[in-house]
Amino acid sequence: MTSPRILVVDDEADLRELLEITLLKMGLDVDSAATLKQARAFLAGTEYALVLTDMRLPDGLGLELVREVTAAFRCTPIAVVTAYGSADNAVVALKAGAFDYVSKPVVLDELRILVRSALRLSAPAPDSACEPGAAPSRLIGRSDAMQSLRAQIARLARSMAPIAITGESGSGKELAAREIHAQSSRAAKPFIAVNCGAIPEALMEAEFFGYRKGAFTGAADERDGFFQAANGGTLMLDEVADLPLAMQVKLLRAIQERRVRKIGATAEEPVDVRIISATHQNLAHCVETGRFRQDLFYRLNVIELGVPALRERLDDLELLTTAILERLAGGGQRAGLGAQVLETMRGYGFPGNVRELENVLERALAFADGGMIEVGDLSLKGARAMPVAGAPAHAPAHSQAQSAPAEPAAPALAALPNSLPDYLNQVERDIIIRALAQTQFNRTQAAQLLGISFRQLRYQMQKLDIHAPEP
Ligand SMILES: Nc1ncnc2c1ncn2[C@@H]1O[C@H](COP(=O)(O)OP(=O)(O)OP(=O)(O)O)[C@@H](O)[C@H]1O
Repeated sequence: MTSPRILVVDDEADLRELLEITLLKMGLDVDSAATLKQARAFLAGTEYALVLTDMRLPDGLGLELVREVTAAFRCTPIAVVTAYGSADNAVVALKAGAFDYVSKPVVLDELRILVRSALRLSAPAPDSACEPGAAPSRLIGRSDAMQSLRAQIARLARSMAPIAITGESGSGKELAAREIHAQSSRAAKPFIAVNCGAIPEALMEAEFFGYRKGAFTGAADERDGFFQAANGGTLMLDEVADLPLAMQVKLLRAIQERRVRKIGATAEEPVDVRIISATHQNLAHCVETGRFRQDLFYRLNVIELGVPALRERLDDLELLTTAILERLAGGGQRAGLGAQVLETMRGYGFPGNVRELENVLERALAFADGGMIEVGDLSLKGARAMPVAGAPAHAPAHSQAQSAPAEPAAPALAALPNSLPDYLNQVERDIIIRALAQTQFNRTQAAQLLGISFRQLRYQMQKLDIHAPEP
């Protein structure tokens, strides 16, 4: 069996030799080139498992080679060797399609990690993972938007470049990140997702970088942080815009240096982690307003991946609905859909995207009679019936209070409710009580009046703590 062959491109004889010896010791075959011209000649005649190139060469930039290899030899990963401290070069190379980079002076352990990772990528996969879209995906949908997303994911899975995923809440950002990890050479290692907005600021450093025993009161044992836990794998920084500025500085350092120091430790430890960040906020705007560091933004945003909102891919609604109902049936008989259900859902904006669709269907299933979901079971009315802020139909608060005493006054534009869920519950509660009062607490008639099923009304009454008056 022949060993994988690596092409090393560097004009510095010493460094070239060091790289060659390291690779040969790893049991690999090596060709060496000192110029772009020589490298092109080698590439024309041989298939390589990895190309490793310096950025500055006598007859041009390593970046040119990155572009050429990425375009012409899709299955050959190419990595660059960047000068010490030139983080910008690394980002430019990653953007151009480089799989990864090592900084000078080359730390051999880091080089070995990079090479092993590249070899896993170039090993022939049964389904030819080099071809975009070839790998099976957990992202459901056949719309153009979804097909394009899957193709991008297949391509991005083949690199170490940090990815910033944008998209509305519930649209599938985390699922996309998991998919990138699952299709990458890191799939066998952990995928760790961290909600940056959910960690108290005082605990952040300990959570991200870990701590040594006795580092602070309560540190009874040594503990790893997210970086160590994700070593060899992928760390997803969800809601990254919520990171406090002080933590942004530390994170930037960890990402740039690929090293972290536990609280209480004297030495740093190397970490091999691919970073994927996600936010539903506009990060560029956060930079403009000073809430997010420009340098970290630049570092995280090497490649942007946009996940479309559900309303932008309504063609996928039926497939998604079927898959969700299948899952909810847990192997049993999947619930059916009434005639107008899909049409009604298509007309709804789904501001909460696929997560909201999951919730809507789960709730509808609880109300559905005989395993058949009807329009009345969907509970989409809240969104349809809610007055749009600023709409001309708004009556002044005082006249509304007079004409409909049971209904809470719509908050004036300046006075938004402190809690939207509480406010909506109150609106819903009052409307149900009015319907019940109008029908002398006949729940069947009240449900008809409100265009919902009997079971749905019963459920809402339980949830909102509405009881029939004592006889
Ligand atoms: N294309 C899809 N196919 C199947 N399920 C999906 C798809 N997109 C999203 N989902 C499901 O929708 C739910 C929400 O997805 P996910 O958590 O990835 O969204 P998110 O954008 O990360 O949300 P948030 O912004 O709130 O963190 C999950 O249960 C996920 O499995």
